[in-house]
Parts: sequence; structure tokens; C-alpha cells
Amino acid sequence: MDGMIFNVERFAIHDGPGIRTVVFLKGCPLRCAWCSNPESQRPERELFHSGKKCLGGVVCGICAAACPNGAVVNAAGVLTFRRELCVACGTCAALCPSRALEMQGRVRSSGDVLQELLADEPFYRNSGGGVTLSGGEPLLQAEFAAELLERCRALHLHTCVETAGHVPWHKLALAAPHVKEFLYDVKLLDSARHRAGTGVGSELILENLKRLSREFPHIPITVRTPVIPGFNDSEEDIGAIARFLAPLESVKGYDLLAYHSFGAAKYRALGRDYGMDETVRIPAERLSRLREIARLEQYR
Ligand SMILES: C[S@@+](CC[C@H](N)C(=O)[O-])C[C@H]1O[C@@H](n2cnc3c(N)ncnc32)[C@H](O)[C@@H]1O
Ligand code: SF4
Ligand code: SF4
Ligand code: SF4
Repeated sequence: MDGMIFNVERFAIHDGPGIRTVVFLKGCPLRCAWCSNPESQRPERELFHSGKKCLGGVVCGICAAACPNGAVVNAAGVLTFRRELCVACGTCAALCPSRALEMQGRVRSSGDVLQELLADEPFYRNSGGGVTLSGGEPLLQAEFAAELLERCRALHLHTCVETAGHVPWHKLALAAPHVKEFLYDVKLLDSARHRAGTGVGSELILENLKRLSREFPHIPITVRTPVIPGFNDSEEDIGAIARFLAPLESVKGYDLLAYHSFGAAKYRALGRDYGMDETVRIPAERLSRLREIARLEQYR
């Protein structure tokens, strides 16, 4: 079966135990304003243009001359992308001499991806690592994800799934039997504020987490919350999440991730605006305090 993938990252160490290879699937039902992978959000292929790498319309302009749809305009050396005309054919990216243009998203078969994953099998074995499916929301492409995970398990590779949990239950249930560990985001309990920050309410995410814990109690879940300034960085919000998690027995850990703006340049490359302040940070003392609150609330 084929899936739409936008990246395969080797030697990852933050996406489950040990050394891992992370397969990033394209498409996400959320639109988190801070998302560090904006290229993951839309399900279709997209054109990525790095202004830093581009030679410019005066010395180059090959893309504008090559586009069959007039989606790149070169006006006296100034390039403009008319993305509404782009059909993501990839002609310009194939010709770009500086790799300033890249297509994000490629259809690949599970067998083809599996071959790539197997290249790092000795690293998984020696480090207690394995394969992680991420995104985007990897469970949107549940049939493909389940097939790839099942093939990994058949070869005794450890499997993790990083999910935001906002998918119909049957998609989660399809993949779960082939997952050794879940990394599950709970961003905020309050549904209206969750919707304001991510585009969707929190109900389905929380319901799926409880049901996952109930129906697949043997699969350990690490819950993660990205701590985002002005969205969920209060002691009340983090404490409320920790209290919600406390009775769920398969939740074996709760991690807080500090907000970062590493994805900001990617928004520009996709012709989109980054909706967050790039300079704002969560101070280390604040994060420590929130971690302390989470620990106290969870084990109260
Ligand atoms: C890119 S997401 C992919 C999985 C899934 N879409 C999700 O959100 O859980 C992987 C992790 O990165 C976190 N993340 C995304 N953008 C972030 C940012 N700007 N700062 C900190 N963590 C971020 C997410 O909250 C999630 O825990
Ligand atoms: S082909 Fe590439 S380097 Fe040349 S102008 Fe277009 S984006 Fe820039
Ligand atoms: S991907 Fe195709 S349609 Fe889009 S700008 Fe490039 S050549 Fe034009
Ligand atoms: S759920 Fe994850 S991939 Fe989707 S928009 Fe939010 S951070 Fe990005």
C-alpha cells in the first residue's frame, strides 16, 4: 500500500526510546499556530521555496521560464510565486540549480519505506530503538500506517506512533495492535481554547486517550504537552492535564516540551505567515515549575 510521506529522519533520539528512524506522514486535521512542521499539515504535495538558497530572478529565473502554469512570475528579476496556480508538478524543483525549490510530499509504498528503515537495524538493536511514525497526524493514513507498523513488527522492530489523537477511533484501533508505545499529545483540556489555538476542540482527543488506555491497556503511553506562551503555560492548565492523566494506568510518563520557533522559516518557504512571535521563549524556571506542578498533581 502507498502513503504520502514528507520526510524520513535517521538517528532521532527524542521520538521514543533509543536511536530511531522517524517516518513523517503528510496531513493533519489540526492547525496549531506554533506547529514546527507546517509542511506536514496539508495532505497534498506542496512547493517549498527557500529564499536563502535562491539565486534570484536576475541571474537565474529558470523556474519562472519552466513553469507551464505561470505560477512563478519573474518581473525584472523579482520572483513571485502564484501558489493558487501551482499544481505541484515538480518541473521547477527538478531544474532548480541551487535546490532552493523542493517538493514536500512523496507517494511511497510500505515496502519501499521498510527497506529504507532496515538500513539502520543494527542501530535500533544496539540502542533499544526502532521506528517512529510521526507527521502531521500519522493516523490520518491509518491503513498505510498499520501496514507499515505490522511489517516492522513482523521483523521485530520496536514501533512508536506520535499522535495528536484527533482521528476517528477506528483509525487508532487499526494501528494500535502493531504499536509498542504511543507518544500522545494533550495540548489543553478546555475545548474552546483548544479550538482557538489548534482549529479543533479537545473532546475527541481526550475520549480517544481514555479509550486507548482502556482497550489496549498493555501499550504504554507517554503523554506530551508542548508548552506554548499564552496558550497553555499556566499552572492551572498543566495541573488540570496532569489530574486528567492520573487515573489512566497505561500512561507511563508525562513530558512538557518547551515552545520553540524552529519552524518559522518553513512557513515563509511555503508562502504562509507564521502566526507566533518568533522571539518569545518559555523561561527554564517556568518550565521547571510547571514540571513540578505536573508531578505533584499526577501523583497526589
Ligand atoms: C510535529 S508533532 C507530530 C505529532 C502530532 N502531530 C502532534 O502534534 O502530537 C511532534 C511533537 O512536536 C511538538 N511540537 C510541534 N510544534 C512545536 C513547537 N513549536 N514547540 C514545541 N513543540 C512542538 C508537538 O506538540 C508534538 O509533541
Ligand atoms: S530556479 Fe531555483 S535558484 Fe533559480 S530563481 Fe528559481 S528558485 Fe531561485
Ligand atoms: S511545481 Fe509545477 S506548477 Fe508549481 S510552480 Fe513549479 S513548475 Fe509551476
Ligand atoms: S497536531 Fe502536530 S502536526 Fe498537526 S498542526 Fe499540531 S503540531 Fe502540527
